Amino acid sequence: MTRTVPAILRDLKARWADLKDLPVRALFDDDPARFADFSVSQGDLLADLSKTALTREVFSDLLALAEATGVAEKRDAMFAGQKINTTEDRAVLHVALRNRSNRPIEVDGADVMPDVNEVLERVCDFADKIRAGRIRGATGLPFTDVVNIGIGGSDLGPAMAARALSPYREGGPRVHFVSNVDGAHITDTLADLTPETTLFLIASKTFTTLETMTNAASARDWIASKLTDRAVRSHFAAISTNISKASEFGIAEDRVFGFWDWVGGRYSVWSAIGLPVAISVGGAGFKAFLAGAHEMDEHFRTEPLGRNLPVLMALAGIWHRDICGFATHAVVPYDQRLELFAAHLQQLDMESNGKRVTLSGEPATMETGPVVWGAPGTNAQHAFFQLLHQGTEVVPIDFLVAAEPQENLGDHHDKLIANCFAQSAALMVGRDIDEVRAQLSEKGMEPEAVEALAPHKVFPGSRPTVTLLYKTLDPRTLGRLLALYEHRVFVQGAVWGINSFDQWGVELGKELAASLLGIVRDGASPEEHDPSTAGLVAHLRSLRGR
Ligand SMILES: O=P(O)(O)OC[C@H]1O[C@H](O)[C@H](O)[C@@H](O)[C@@H]1O
Repeated sequence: MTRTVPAILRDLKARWADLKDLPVRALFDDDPARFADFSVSQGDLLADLSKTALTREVFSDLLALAEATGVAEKRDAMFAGQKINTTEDRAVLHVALRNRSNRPIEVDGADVMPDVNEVLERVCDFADKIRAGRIRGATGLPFTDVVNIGIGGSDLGPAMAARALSPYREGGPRVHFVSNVDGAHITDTLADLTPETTLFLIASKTFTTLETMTNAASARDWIASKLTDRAVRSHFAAISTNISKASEFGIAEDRVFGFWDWVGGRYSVWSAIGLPVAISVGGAGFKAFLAGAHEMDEHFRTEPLGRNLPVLMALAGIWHRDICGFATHAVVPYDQRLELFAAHLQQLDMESNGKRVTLSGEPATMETGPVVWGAPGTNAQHAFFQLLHQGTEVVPIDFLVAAEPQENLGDHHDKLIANCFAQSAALMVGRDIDEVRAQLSEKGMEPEAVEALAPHKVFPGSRPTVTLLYKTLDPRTLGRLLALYEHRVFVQGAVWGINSFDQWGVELGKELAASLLGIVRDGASPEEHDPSTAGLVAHLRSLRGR
């Protein structure tokens, strides 16, 4: 008899009750093949899930949960172009953007691939011409700097990827990212740039976003005032689904790169939104990034759930969130060039799965998306790892590390890897009080002093981590890693029965900001707002003397 979802969850909770006081280290004693059996691979990319409390029985229940919640069917519906984003009546097809096998994918009966391929070729052609100095600024100089103006999905994905792939720039222009409406962002970015050699990309799916439109207008003024009004056409390109708005802004038609409503903002780096990445690493490098993602798509689409990397990582996450009750999830790449990876995943995961109702509008019965956060190692070790080792909150962590560095610099990379492996080992193994006592006594400490200090030096251990280890961080591997996390988010949303592809939660603040602008900038009365907000407005006015 197949179990219902509540029955499977009950069984999983019973398993956790048995496992939670058992050291994870002990699971290896019972099962010598644990490392091999609890690691999953896709090519050279290996995920080690053995340093968690997951057992074979737990995995089998989690797979039953995936089956009972229709994960495979929901995945197939996404790949088939069905309108699974029901609250916006849209298909979800970022996988089409990197469908390098060109398998037809239909939306409303029409294959999207010809349009996808056409825009991709234009993007790569434009990028390569900028790199080669064949497209130049108004005064005839080649572009040395490209400034992407966008926010959210129109910023984080390309900023993360351009930074990650910086060794592949090979003489291409520098790329900069301006997102915040805080005037400090564009001011500081432009301070070091020369108008004659600067190209702006205005990236906005809607071409209406307050921050982006405000920064775009300031950038246009900068070019117009330092060069001429006519120069604007040569120094701007746009990426948007709203082609007419981009033209209204004054961007030449052949400089507007489109995409489609079936690309969610946080999934859009694979579309023309990836143009700054293509300019940075070249068209071929950008296509390698897409090809890597496509490899992961094919793995996700065709591997059985029990050997499917995104599925197993997602299920480990469900175990930690819904069964063990761990509220946050940290991502710690041992790679300085992945310094924006956690920030990108934070948007990807929290905007996708930060939902409180299911697809049918009923309150969710399981906890949904965790708080996602992180920063690169080894820096993070000297910042927040104290809490990870000894705090009262257990935080599951993903570590990412490459076997080979991009540069040949002494033993830097060996030290980096050693630290990464040391942290996951320490988090799992811990150090118990007897070991601490023995260590302190050996140093000649008095018994009383040993007893006073020992509790502070205990590491509880059994803190769950997943390590992703791969050959090197090249465009293909970055594509695979990012697609892996996208599908991990998808599978979790599918288990929770929520819509991972809308973001209504960002609307209320936007509406209130529009109304408050009238109060802050134009002096309208704040009385329609709550008393606390009205109080802040009053104090603001007294500070500004107006
Ligand atoms: O690309 P845009 O239309 O300018 O949108 C930029 C961002 O803003 C919105 O508020 C959404 O929360 C994000 O998902 C989106 O990526």
